Amino acid sequence: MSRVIRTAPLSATAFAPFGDVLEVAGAPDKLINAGLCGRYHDRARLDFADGRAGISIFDAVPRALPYTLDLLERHPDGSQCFVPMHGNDWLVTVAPDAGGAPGTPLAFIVGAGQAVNFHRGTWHGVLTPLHAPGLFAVIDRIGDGANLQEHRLEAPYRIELGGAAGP
Ligand SMILES: NC(=O)N[C@@H](O)C(=O)O
Ligand code: NI
Repeated sequence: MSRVIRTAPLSATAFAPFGDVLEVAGAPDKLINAGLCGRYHDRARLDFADGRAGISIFDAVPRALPYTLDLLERHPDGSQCFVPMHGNDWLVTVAPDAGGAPGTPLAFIVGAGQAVNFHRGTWHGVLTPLHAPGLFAVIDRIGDGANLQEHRLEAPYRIELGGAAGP
């Protein structure tokens, strides 16, 4: 019997130990373009050791809930940012580090208008769209080495759709 984790709506507060949530929240830091555009300035921590930032496109196969989470990974040398090129909900899973392996994961539903940036070294599940197209712009490290540590879970988790946002 798999251990069950229920998703929560993504919030910057809940995600803060793992990374940044990119979204329009509150007043813009600056109005630009003759006041016709709000700039939400410098909202993610990019971090690339011995390398540079690159932008790639991921075309990922959509998955479905309930989802079996059996692999987590992390990038010791860089942050990784996923910006959807669609307006669909998608699943993001993260976990704290527990002595060099993932601890108990958390699962979030990323909503339209949100993007996520995993901090360097954050345990996460692989990119998990829930609808087609699974298209994302990805800003992460271009450099030498694999920059990838994978951890196959001995006992997978079953990720189920949780409740809506709280009151
Ligand atoms: N390996 C790779 O480029 N993708 C993963 O890092 C991922 O987070 O999906
Ligand atoms: Ni990754």
